[in-house]
Order: sequence, then C-alpha cells, then structure tokens
Amino acid sequence: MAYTALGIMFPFGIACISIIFTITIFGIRRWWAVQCYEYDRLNPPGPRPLPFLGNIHQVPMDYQYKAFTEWSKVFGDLIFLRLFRKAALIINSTQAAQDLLEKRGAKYSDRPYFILFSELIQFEPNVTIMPYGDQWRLHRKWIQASFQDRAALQSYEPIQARETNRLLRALIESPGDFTAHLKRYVATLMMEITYGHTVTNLDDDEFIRLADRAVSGTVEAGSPAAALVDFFPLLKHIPTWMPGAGFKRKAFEVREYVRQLQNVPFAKVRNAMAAGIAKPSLLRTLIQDSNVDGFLSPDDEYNIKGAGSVIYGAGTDTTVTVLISFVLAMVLHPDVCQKAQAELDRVLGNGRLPELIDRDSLPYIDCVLKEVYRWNPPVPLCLPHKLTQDDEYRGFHIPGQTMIIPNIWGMTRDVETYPEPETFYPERFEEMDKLNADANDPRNLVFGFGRRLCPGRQFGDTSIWLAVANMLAIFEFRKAVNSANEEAELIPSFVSGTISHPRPFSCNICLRPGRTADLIPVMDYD
Ligand code: HEM
Repeated sequence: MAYTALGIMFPFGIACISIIFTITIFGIRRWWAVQCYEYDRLNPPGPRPLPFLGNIHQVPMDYQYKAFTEWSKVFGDLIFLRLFRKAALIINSTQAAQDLLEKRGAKYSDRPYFILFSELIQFEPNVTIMPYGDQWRLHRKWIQASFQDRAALQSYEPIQARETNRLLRALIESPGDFTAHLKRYVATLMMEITYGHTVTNLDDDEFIRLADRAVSGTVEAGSPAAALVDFFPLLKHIPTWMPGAGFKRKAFEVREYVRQLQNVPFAKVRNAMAAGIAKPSLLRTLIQDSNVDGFLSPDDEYNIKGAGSVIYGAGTDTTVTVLISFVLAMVLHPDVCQKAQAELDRVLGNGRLPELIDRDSLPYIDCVLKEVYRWNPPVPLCLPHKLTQDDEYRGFHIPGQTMIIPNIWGMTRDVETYPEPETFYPERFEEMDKLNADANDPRNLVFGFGRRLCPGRQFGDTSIWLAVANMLAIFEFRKAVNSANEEAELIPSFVSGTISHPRPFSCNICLRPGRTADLIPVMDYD
C-alpha cells in the first residue's frame, strides 16, 4: 500500500517540480525579455546587458574612462548601462553634460548613496557625497563663503605668495623631492585656510598625518570587492569575524581615522580661540558665527567638524595632480617651456617674479595651464551625480535614480574641438577665436558641472597658476640623466583611479641660466 502511494506520489512530485521550474525559468526569461525590450526601446543605447549582471562584466576595472570613450564611437555620447540592477548613464559630450547637468540642474544634482562611505565608514557629514537638500545647501554656503567670495579669496593672496616663496626655496634646496614640495605647498594652503594651521614639514605634521590617514584609508577601503556592498546591501550585515568581511573591518578602522580627523583639529581651533590665539580660518569663522551665548549646539558642532574634514581631501590631491602634470609636461616639451619663459621675460624682465595681478599679461602661460588641465583632467570621471526623477532627453527615457557619470576625460578628447587630443599643444587655444577659446576652456569641464560644480575651483586655479608661473620664471625642467649622462626615456603615464595621478617619475629641476635664489624675496614665514 505504502509502496503504491509512493509510486504515484514520486512521479507526481517530480512532474510538479518540473512544471514549477519550467514556469519559473519561462517567467524569468520573459521578465528579462521585457526588461531588455524596454531597455532597448526607451533608454539611450548601450552594450547589451546580461541577466542579473547587467553590464558589470563589460566595464573594465581600470581606466574606465578610456573604455567609455571607445564605446561612444559605437553608441554615441549617451551610454546607458545596468550595473547589476542599478541604472547608470555615461555622458561623453560637453553638450549633453551642459543640457542635463547644468540646464536641468534641479533634477541632476543629487549624489548616489554609497553604503560603504555613509554607513560603514561614516565619512559624514561630507558635502561631496551629501544628498541634494538643505544640509548640502548649508555646507555649500559655508564653503562658498570661504572659497568663492572675492574678499575671502583676496585675503588668501598673502598666504599663497608666502607659500609660493617657500616652494621655490625648497625646490632649489632639494629639487629631487619636487613631488613632496608641491604637496606641502597645496596641503599648507588647505590647512591654513581651513584651520589656521601652517604646515612646515609634511612628515611630522599632526594635521597632515590625520588627514592623509583618513583620506587614503577611505580610498583603500573603496576596493571593488568592498563596492559590492553598494549593489547588495545585505552584505553590510555580515559579521566582522566572517571570512570575506575584510572590507567591513577595514571600513571600521577607517571610521576611527575619520573621527579623529574631525575631532582633533576642531578641538585645537577651539582651544586656540579660547586662548585668543586662533588665526583666521574657515573653522574659526563657523564656530564664531554659530556660537550663541558661548554655546555651540551638538548639531552645529557635528556640521562644522564635517565641513572642515572635507576640504583637505577634496582640494589637495586634485590640485597637486595638476602641478605634477605640469612638471611632467614641461619635462616632455622643452619648446613649450621656453616659449612660456620668453613671455615671462618679455613682460616682467628678469628682475621680479610673477604675481597674480600679472596673469592677464601672460596669455601663453594661461594656454599652457589650460592644456595641462585638458591633457590630464585630474578627476576623469567627475563625481557621480544622480537623477532624482524620470526625464526625457532627445527622445530617450532616463529613469529616476539613474547614476550619472560625466566622462570628463572623453570630453577633453573630442577631436572636433581638440584635434589630435593626445598631443600636448597649448597653441590650440591661441588658434581659437575669443568666443571659442572661452567656450572650450577645459576649466569648464574639469571642475564638474551644474549645482555640484567644484566650489574650490577659483582658489585651486589661482594657487596652481601662481606656482606654475613662478616655477617657470626661475627653473628649467629637464629629463633625468643616467650615469653615462644620457637623458632617460620618459613615457608619461597616469594611475587609474578617481584621481588621475601621474605615475612617479624623476626629472632634473635646476635654476635657469642667469637666475639665482636672490630673485626670491626674503619673507618671514611665521
Ligand atoms: C585643480 C583642482 C581641483 C579640481 C580639478 C577639482 C575637481 C572637482 C570635481 C570634478 C568635482 C565634482 C563636481 C561635480 O560633481 O560635478 C569637485 C567637487 C568638489 N570640490 Fe573640487 N576640485 C579641485 C580643487 C578643489 C579645492 C581647492 C577645493 C577646496 C575647497 C575643492 C572642494 C570641492 C568640494 C567641496 C566638492 C564637492 C561639491 C559638491 O558636491 O557640492 N576642490 N571638485
């Protein structure tokens, strides 16, 4: 009896399972076909996605901006992707970036939410990743008051002049350490303006140690494996002791570094204020302005600490990258360097060093700088924006919540605007009429777009110009030589990542004939 029942139930069970399995497979296939159909029909074009993975397997780990630029030859300037289930739109042209991110800024100014940074590392409050809203407006207002207000910018000129002076002396003393000197130049500008803190030596400066540890820790914690948590949020609950939870342990370690970066400089500024010795700084102003009857609310304290901790990370690496790219370009293109020096000599004679007021009289140096920005855009894929609601553009449907990735590198390679884009050729800007030169100034691209446009752009640009013009005034940049006194070959290359650092290289920075350290005014550094 029991055998008979089993004999009937077993095939019946198998049949049921097979039917359910077939229906499920059929359902998934049909669902996917509908998704693909919708995908093909409405969204901008892009490589065909796979079920579940979407296009993730097609996106290379390194130099993604180069792949997106290649893809644009097939799909055009808008490329729609699915990264697992998340939608992403790559923008490859300046026109589309302006149309969407600038003209429709109200919809395109949010940031994607990153569990890794916001929940695990807790690098918050952080204006660079903050959602578009009131808290972001408050932080922008604070940073803009410090970095865009004309009076504030002018008040930094003595600091910029002092640090340029110190940079030149350091380069004469130990030219082989040019990377460290350029970093110290920028780092001290950021620390001085944010906290009123002067950096004399990179290696033993507490503020720099705290900031570098937090910033580089955050970059390291953002490995591709760790980024999976943003696609599969359940991973954030994995216990830290489990194999595969290394990303979470690292994130917790970096969280502590971020806390210290937020707390230690804040406490020092507050103590200096109490002692009446605090130098003018962003933090001093914010603490003073938010102080009501000697009391700072926990909310204000939280926001002020966050605002301070972001500036160094956002402003240092980006600015240093441009300066190192400039040195690399000068070593590779001595003709450009000589032409810029001839302009300096013609305009200033050889009796004094350039100052910011000389900028308009030195148009070729501006062309050189524009070409440096274009040749190696420091943030090649910008920072991602997010679209808050569905949108239509050129007849395509772009779903709300799509991550928007402006391919700045690709835009600087547009052959219509910049023929032979890989050639370093500052004259391309001289050859444009004024209207085109202004419209195609790479500074319209490399600092991002719309309401999220970099608030430090003027300060970064003037700091770079000052260092560049002064270095050109007194130094020659040559290829390093080997023991047989032959120039070593130098092939420019850049590290793949959020910031496109030139790979380390050696070069020979020496005083120009007829220039001596006497040209550099004696200054009090305190
Ligand atoms: C050459 C130097 C610099 C470059 C190339 C650069 C580039 C960028 C880019 C591409 C963005 C993203 C814009 C977007 O999402 O559309 C950005 C954002 C930002 N930058 Fe810069 N930056 C530079 C210097 C600075 C400096 C000196 C500061 C210091 C204040 C700074 C502070 C910021 C901040 C706070 C944001 C986030 C803005 C937001 O999300 O609303 N940057 N920058």
